[in-house]
Amino acid sequence: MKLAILSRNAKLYSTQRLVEAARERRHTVRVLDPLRCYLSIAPGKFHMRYKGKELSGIHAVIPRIGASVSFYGTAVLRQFELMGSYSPNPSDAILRSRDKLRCHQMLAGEGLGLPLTVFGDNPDDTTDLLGMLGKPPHVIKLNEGTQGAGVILAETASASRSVTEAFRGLYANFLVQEFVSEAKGADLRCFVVGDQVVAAMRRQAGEGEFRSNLHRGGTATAVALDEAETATALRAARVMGLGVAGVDLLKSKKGPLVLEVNSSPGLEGIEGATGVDVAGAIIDYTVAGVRRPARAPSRRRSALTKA
Ligand SMILES: Nc1ncnc2c1ncn2[C@@H]1O[C@H](COP(=O)(O)OP(=O)(O)OP(=O)(O)O)[C@@H](O)[C@H]1O
Ligand SMILES: [Mg+2]
Ligand SMILES: [Mg+2]
Repeated sequence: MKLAILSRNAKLYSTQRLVEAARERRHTVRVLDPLRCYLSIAPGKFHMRYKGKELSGIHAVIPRIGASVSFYGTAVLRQFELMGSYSPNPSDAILRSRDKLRCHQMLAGEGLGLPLTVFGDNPDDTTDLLGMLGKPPHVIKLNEGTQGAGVILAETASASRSVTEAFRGLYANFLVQEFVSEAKGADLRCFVVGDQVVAAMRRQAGEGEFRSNLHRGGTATAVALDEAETATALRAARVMGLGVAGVDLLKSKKGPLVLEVNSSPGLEGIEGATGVDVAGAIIDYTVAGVRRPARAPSRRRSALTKA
């Protein structure tokens, strides 16, 4: 089968592992920088070129689109979909999950647990808005932050108010949440591929830190999820429409709470902590998706030759 990995950097661990896993399974694979893909759109005719050459006949695309190139990257992925390529994570699902507020609204709409979250625009409403959350500590986070950057713990009401005002002054989109103290600085990264959690790790924040992200010095250990955690992770990925997802959960008195659903979860931390061949699972799931016509996102998929 002819596969492409949409990634800005072929040297990244995740990209390299996907290439390796595809080649082990005897597929043809290439890495395409989404920013070097350019396209033309005409009624019923979709073309894409890469460094001067036409791209065609790619059965599946595995998107690894960084947050900084969400707009262009998903436009390129959408073009691939229109040209008949399958993607385990459709462009629309990626865009939905990038927006934490929208993600929370969709998950809560399906009854999934999440930290109580508030969102508002006018400074005149700040006091009442924060009052809806209850007593601090509060967590204030940028709507489209990643790797824990832009996630702030405000321990007092005045800190909470002043951070809210500062973000607003910067015209940033952000949301404010109750701080889930029972999580004790740990979260669960559940790696979902299709209808399975193929690997899971517990990330513990370093000393003096509440964010458990590995990029913020957190440490990871393999963990066996309980039934409720597994079911929550699978449902969260399904609600967002993602075949491949990193679902972050916090353990709480109320059961597992979803923090976010990542559409390009990194492979290095999870493969390192668990020893699971996550890249292989993603390739197998993608190839199965191409072969399952009923599940393909695009009707034009049949235009491609069967592999
Ligand atoms: N409401 C909360 N209560 C307790 N801890 C929280 C809360 N929100 C976030 N955290 C901690 O901060 C970390 C980063 O938050 P979050 O996952 O929302 O941000 P992110 O920047 O999108 O990270 P990622 O790199 O996983 O995409 C979480 O993994 C968790 O450890
Ligand atoms: Mg995130
Ligand atoms: Mg996170």
